[in-house]
Amino acid sequence: MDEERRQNVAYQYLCRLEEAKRQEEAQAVDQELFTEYKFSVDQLMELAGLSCATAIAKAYPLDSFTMSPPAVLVVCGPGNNGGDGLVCARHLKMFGYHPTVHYPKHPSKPLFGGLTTQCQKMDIPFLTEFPAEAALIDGLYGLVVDAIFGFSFKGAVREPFRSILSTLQRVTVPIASIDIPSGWDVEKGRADGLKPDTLISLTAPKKAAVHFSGRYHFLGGRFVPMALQEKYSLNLPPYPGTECILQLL
Ligand SMILES: NC(=O)C1=CN([C@@H]2O[C@H](COP(=O)(O)OP(=O)(O)OC[C@H]3O[C@@H](n4cnc5c(N)ncnc54)[C@H](O)[C@@H]3O)[C@@H](O)[C@H]2O)[C@@H](O)CC1
Ligand SMILES: [K+]
Repeated sequence: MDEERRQNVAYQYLCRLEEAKRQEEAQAVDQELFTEYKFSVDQLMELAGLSCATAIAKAYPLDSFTMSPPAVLVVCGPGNNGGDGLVCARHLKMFGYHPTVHYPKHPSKPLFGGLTTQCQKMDIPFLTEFPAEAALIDGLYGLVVDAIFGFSFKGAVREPFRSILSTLQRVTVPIASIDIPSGWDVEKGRADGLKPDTLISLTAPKKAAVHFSGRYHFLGGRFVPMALQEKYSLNLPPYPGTECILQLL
C-alpha cells in the first residue's frame, strides 16, 4: 500500500477508533452477552476463531507462502484468547494451512479440553517446548498467530509467556494478533512490545488499537445484537454482505 493511501485509510480508521473500548467496557459487553443474552462461551469462541482464520486467509493467502506446506505457529494462552487460537487453528487446517499449536498452560475446563482434542484429532501437532531461538521459528513457519492474551491481560507478563513474548519480539515472519497484541496494556499499548503485522479486533477495537502500526487490521466477531451495540455505543461500521470480518486497514 503506498504511503498516501495508507495515511488516508489510517486516518479514517483512527476516526472510527474514537469509539474504541476501554478494558472494563469490553469485559462488560462480554459479560452481558453471557448473562443477559444467554450466549455460551463456546458459541462466541467458535465465531471469534472463525473470524480470525478468515482474516488470516485474506491477509496471507495460501499461495503467498514461500514455504511448502504453508506452516503456521499458533501460540495459545491460558484464557479465552487462547481458546480463540485453538478454534482458529482448526479452521486454518480446514482452509489448507498446516498449523502447529503451542499451548503451555491448559485450563482444566472441559471447553478447552474439547478444543484441544478436536485439534489433535485433526492431526494438528502440539509443540511441548517453545523454540528458544527466533531464527528457528522463522525457518519453520511462515506466520505466527498470537492468541496469548486478550482483553483481560493485566500487569507484568508472567512465565512462561514472558520468555515466549521475548522470543516472538525477535521473529521476522509476520505475527497476527487476536484481539490485542499480547503483552500490550489493553488501553495504552506498549511501545517496546510485540509489533504484529495484523490485528484482528473482536467485537470492537480496544483503546490500544490506535497504537497498532502493522499492515492489516480486521474487525471480527459479528455476533453482538443491535440492542447491546446501542447500549454500549459501539457504533460498529457495517460488515460487508454476509462476511464475518471487516477490513479496517
Ligand atoms: N465477548 C467477547 O468479546 C468474546 C471474547 N473472546 C475472547 O476472550 C478474550 C478474553 O478472554 P479472558 O477474559 O479469558 O482473558 P484473556 O484470554 O485475555 O487472559 C486471561 C488469562 O491470562 C492470564 N493473565 C492475565 N494477566 C497476565 C499476566 N500479566 N501474566 C500472565 N498471565 C496473565 C490470566 O490469569 C488468565 O488465565 C478476548 O480478548 C477474546 O479474544 C472470545 O472467545 C469470545 C467472545
Ligand atoms: K492476543
